[in-house]
Amino acid sequence: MLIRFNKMHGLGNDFMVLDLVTQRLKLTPELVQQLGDRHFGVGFDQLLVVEPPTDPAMDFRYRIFNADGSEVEQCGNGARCFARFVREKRLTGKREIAVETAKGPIYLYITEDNQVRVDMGAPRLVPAQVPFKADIQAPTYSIAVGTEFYEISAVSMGNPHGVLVVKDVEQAPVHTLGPLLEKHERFPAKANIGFMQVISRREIRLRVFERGVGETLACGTGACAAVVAGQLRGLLDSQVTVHLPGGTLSIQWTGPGNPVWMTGPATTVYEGQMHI
Ligand SMILES: N[C@@H](CCC[C@H](N)C(=O)O)C(=O)O
Repeated sequence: MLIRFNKMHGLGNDFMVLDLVTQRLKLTPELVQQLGDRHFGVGFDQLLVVEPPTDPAMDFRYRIFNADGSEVEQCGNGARCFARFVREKRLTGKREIAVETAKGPIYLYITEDNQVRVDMGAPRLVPAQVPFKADIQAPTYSIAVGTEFYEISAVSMGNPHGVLVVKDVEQAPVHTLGPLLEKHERFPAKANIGFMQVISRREIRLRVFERGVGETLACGTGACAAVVAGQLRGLLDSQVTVHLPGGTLSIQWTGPGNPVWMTGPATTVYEGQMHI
């Protein structure tokens, strides 16, 4: 079967994007892994799938698979690429797009300068909703890894995040501590782990070890989670510039119960077709 796809990225977090509105394909974890292989497949951090909505009030359904084949709830950089993709493919002419995800609706807006602004919904902070094992909700939790203890914030942006504050993000133990915290028993669904350096109340640097992928050049939900965690700790204002290895996102959050807004670019690299 010949399948059309786009290769896209949001600040270097790269995606294969599939239109399953006008095409049909049965996805299995094995097929996703095969497509995601950077040597034998297309290669990506995540596979994004555009489907018809199940709720008539929504424009599309958005599904996300990590390169390891696991289906996940949310992807922020992917959401911006999703908006660009459905317009480029003429699946919609709208500049405001309502999208159904596994953890509720998100709303995408194409700005005048062709960036995408996304209402990512309100963060979930109750430990059981992250999910994170703790008796009561707190801005940080002490978590043990071997004989060391770390102060971590636990935030769900639809998907689970742990956020640590570090002095220097360049020197942060992303590749050693990241995988240990990703699979820590206190994160029963595993988690994406962010290492945040606070530069000022309005600017941070961030690296993220993503669940099911490893370190990526940028993580949109990770940027949202870091700004939420930084505000809960009293370190950040509501409008924050987030510098990631692949570029910069603008994140806004006005506090508990309110949605997190993310603004940034989305880029198409090429269009392709392959026999599957
Ligand atoms: N790159 C993403 C997050 C993708 C999903 C994540 N790895 C997970 O397992 O939750 C983003 O930009 O948000």
